[in-house]
Amino acid sequence: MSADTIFALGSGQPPAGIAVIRISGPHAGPALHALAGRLPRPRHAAVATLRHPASHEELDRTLVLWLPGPATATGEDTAELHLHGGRAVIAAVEAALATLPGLRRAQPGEFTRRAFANGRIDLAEAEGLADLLSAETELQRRSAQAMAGGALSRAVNTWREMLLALSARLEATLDFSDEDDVGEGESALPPGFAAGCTTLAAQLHEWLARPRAEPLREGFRVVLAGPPNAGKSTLFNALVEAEAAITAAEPGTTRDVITRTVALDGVPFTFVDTAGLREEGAGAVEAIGIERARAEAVAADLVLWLGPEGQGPSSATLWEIEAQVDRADAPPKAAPMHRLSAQTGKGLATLRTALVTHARAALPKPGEAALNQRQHVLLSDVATVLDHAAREPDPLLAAENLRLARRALDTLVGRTGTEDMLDALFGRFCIGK
Ligand SMILES: Nc1nc2c(c(=O)[nH]1)N(C=O)[C@@H](CNc1ccc(C(=O)N[C@@H](CCC(=O)O)C(=O)O)cc1)CN2
Repeated sequence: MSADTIFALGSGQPPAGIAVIRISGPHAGPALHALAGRLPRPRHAAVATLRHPASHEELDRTLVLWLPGPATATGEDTAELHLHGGRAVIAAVEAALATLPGLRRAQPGEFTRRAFANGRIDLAEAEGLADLLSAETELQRRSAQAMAGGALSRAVNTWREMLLALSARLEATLDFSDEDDVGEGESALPPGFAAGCTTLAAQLHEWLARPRAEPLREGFRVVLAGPPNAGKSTLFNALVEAEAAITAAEPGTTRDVITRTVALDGVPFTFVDTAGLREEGAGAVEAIGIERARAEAVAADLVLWLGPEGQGPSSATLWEIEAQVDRADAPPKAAPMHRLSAQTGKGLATLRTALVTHARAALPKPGEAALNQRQHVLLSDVATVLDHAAREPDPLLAAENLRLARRALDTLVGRTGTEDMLDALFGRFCIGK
């Protein structure tokens, strides 16, 4: 338990209808008492007049909650002030809280970090929570909810128990191996040991084979490519502008690249337009378009190729698009996946539907927890050492493999780990979470 008591605005940017200030730590009760003049009945909403503890000036007349630990989100004593959401109200209450002994403003993610430190959530659940807070589409929300709700954590606990059982049986045979009763050509391993490792590894491989968290978090990446005047930007605008509700336009890190993240039918997409090619000479232009496309295709989940048929980059899934069917001078394609005119809208709805269907198949299913890079690396390590253990004739080496596997599982859920990694994760949260 931390000695400091922290407080922060947990609700959104003011001004707002209501602003929730959360206070967590051993001084949460005394702080609420100092402002409200009493401690309300635990876990029951109460109306109170909050006053400055020194001047007794009225700060707000509002709803408060007293939530004694450890059955709270952070595991600590918690108080909540549900204020009128004006900036000055919040500032006055925060200033009053800051005068109280043992209280200080929280750092980003500090409430969640305490929940983790107090064993209320594990690391995989905290990662799920971070994704839940940044979720902007239904698909993102449901997958993050599964992770935050412990889908991976429960699996890890099961695997950990299976590992411990395998280790225990192995250690038992090791204890007896002194007696030298293992005959020539006879395995020193307990019966069914290899099969046990293989069964466990199979469960890990099933998780490892699932679609990953990153394309879900960042949006299924669709790159529009082809030479200038092929209709890329018109198509890009048609695809992103119709669904501008959650767009976040970012100037690309690469020169001349525009990316925009949108949701189509609840599925997150990042569309990439390789726009703004500077035309230097007629012959070179096509080559530039193709070169740009090659570079972008490496990171793409799908390339929409608007250039000459069969000349698109080969490194990604690619759909041949004939994009300017309204124009008489546009070169036709013999066998395009889609024929459309972003200008007139012809063929656009069909393309959108096809994109959504295609991305859905490549992204985690609704409500399916997906592994992020860190989790994937660690689970791969576990699967690898288990594959080794299954083939290992020497019980001592097999036991060491199982220990390595257990250590990686512990790191996965944060039973062991480095401060750096925790700093990086909890730094992703906003203040007040
Ligand atoms: N006002 C408010 N809303 C909020 C939060 C909050 O802290 N305050 N949350 C902030 O995270 C989230 C809800 N998370 C929570 C997680 C656990 C417990 C909790 O007290 N759990 C106890 C008791 C459960 C019970 O009474 O049934 C437990 O699990 O033992 C509360 C909130 C979202 N909404």
